[in-house]
Amino acid sequence: MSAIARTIAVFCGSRLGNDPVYQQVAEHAGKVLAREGIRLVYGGGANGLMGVVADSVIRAGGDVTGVIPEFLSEREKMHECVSELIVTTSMHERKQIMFTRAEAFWILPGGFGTFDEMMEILTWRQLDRHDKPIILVNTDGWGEAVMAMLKTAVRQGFASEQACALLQVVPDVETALACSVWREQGIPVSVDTL
Ligand SMILES: Nc1ncnc2c1ncn2[C@@H]1O[C@H](COP(=O)(O)O)[C@@H](O)[C@H]1O
Repeated sequence: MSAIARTIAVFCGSRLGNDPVYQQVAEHAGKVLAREGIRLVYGGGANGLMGVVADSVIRAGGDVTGVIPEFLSEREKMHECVSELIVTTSMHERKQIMFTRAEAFWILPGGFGTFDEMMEILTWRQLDRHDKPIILVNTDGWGEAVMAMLKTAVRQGFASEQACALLQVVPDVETALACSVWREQGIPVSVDTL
């Protein structure tokens, strides 16, 4: 059986970026999640686009789980107003909790940390560790630049076309929602194999 995911992880920047369009997309993503009754799982910070998405969900009356390593609580300003805050001992624990809880992943613009999170979840899917949707909301060409890198790897014989297609690039949040279809009987995954 398949349905729209009930919990979605959003990966995005711990900075705001230099164009208001990034904040607008993050704000809209939060509103859509709250409107649809979908729980947000994210990195637990109050800064940057991460904070914008979380604030937007909270303002619209939705549920938010923040997952943040203790060592980042100052640097990324741990969010105090989320419905659930999980403080982990490491980045790896944070990623595993976010991975386990989420039924789909949305990627919004961000920096190197966002690239890391996106590539890890994509490569776990490439290795058949899960079959959850991974959706990049293309904003101001951010998604095209990512796709150019992945397609270069395909063109140079380092990755398959099929692996490249595991990342869905969509123009807006509404399309991301429509693509966030979760199969209840997906690949059973033990985090011990990640
Ligand atoms: N190496 C990393 N692995 C996982 N997550 C990371 C890593 N480095 C940073 N992060 C987190 O990603 C988000 C977004 O970071 P940006 O660099 O602003 O895109 C943030 O919570 C980092 O802690």
